[in-house]
Amino acid sequence: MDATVRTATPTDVLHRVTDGVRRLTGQLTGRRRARAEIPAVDEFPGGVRMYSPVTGAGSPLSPPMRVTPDGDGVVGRCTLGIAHEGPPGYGHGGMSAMLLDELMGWACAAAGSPGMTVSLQVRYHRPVPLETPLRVFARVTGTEGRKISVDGSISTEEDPSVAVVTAEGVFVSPDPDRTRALFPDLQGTPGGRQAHGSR
Ligand SMILES: CCCCC/C=C\C/C=C\C/C=C\C/C=C\CCCC(=O)SCCNC(=O)CCNC(=O)[C@H](O)C(C)(C)COP(=O)(O)OP(=O)(O)OC[C@H]1O[C@@H](n2cnc3c(N)ncnc32)[C@H](O)[C@@H]1OP(=O)(O)O
Repeated sequence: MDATVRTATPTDVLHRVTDGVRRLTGQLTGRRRARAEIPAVDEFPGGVRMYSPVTGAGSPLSPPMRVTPDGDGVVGRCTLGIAHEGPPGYGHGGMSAMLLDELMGWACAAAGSPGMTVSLQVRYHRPVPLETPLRVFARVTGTEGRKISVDGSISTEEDPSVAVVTAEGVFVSPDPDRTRALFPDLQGTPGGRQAHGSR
């Protein structure tokens, strides 16, 4: 991704490389995952998401953000590159929202209430620098029935006390019927998928 958005190589080289990439992706043969199929390597929800655009080590789109528990919340560490640029040299606001949305979802799962975002309010206090290690933080601040309130922030690793972006979100845990309808590949609840590769 970085090489693609950074290069100033001539057009004929771009065409040659494109042909090479098409040849390579043509080798990704065999069975292809269906739309709602949870990858066998995943732990859903709240664990490994191999092809997530935010945390997935297997996704070329992801920074990727690495998540660890931290006190009463979760911390995500990542570095954005120029593929994630908004204003020149700074992160795209949508990327910041995506990092926060994802980590705030992880905070819900870590607190035992996996949920989906129903509302996300983001405040951009300072631009997010690219190519700079970032520290994202999220924690559940309250629950009310199936509704979970979550706070989040982004700062640099160098200056963790200065939040450059903050967010407040509301997440909702779908009821069991809705969960089964939304995620037909989930086998048994609670506890998510019972065994990898059991399909
Ligand atoms: C092992 C167990 C497995 C369980 C799995 C369960 C969940 C897993 C879910 C996610 C985890 C997975 C991966 C995480 C991945 C990424 C993290 C990033 C997060 C996202 O990227 S996620 C995508 C974007 N997200 C959506 O795609 C949601 C679209 N949405 C819906 O699909 C429905 O919305 C749904 C099903 C969520 C709820 O539907 P529903 O019918 O069950 O709920 P209902 O409407 O009854 O609302 C209940 C209470 O929430 C209040 N409420 C509703 N909306 C509100 C709002 N905007 N602001 C404030 N409060 C609100 C109501 O007022 C009421 O509150 P009250 O009860 O007090 O009246």
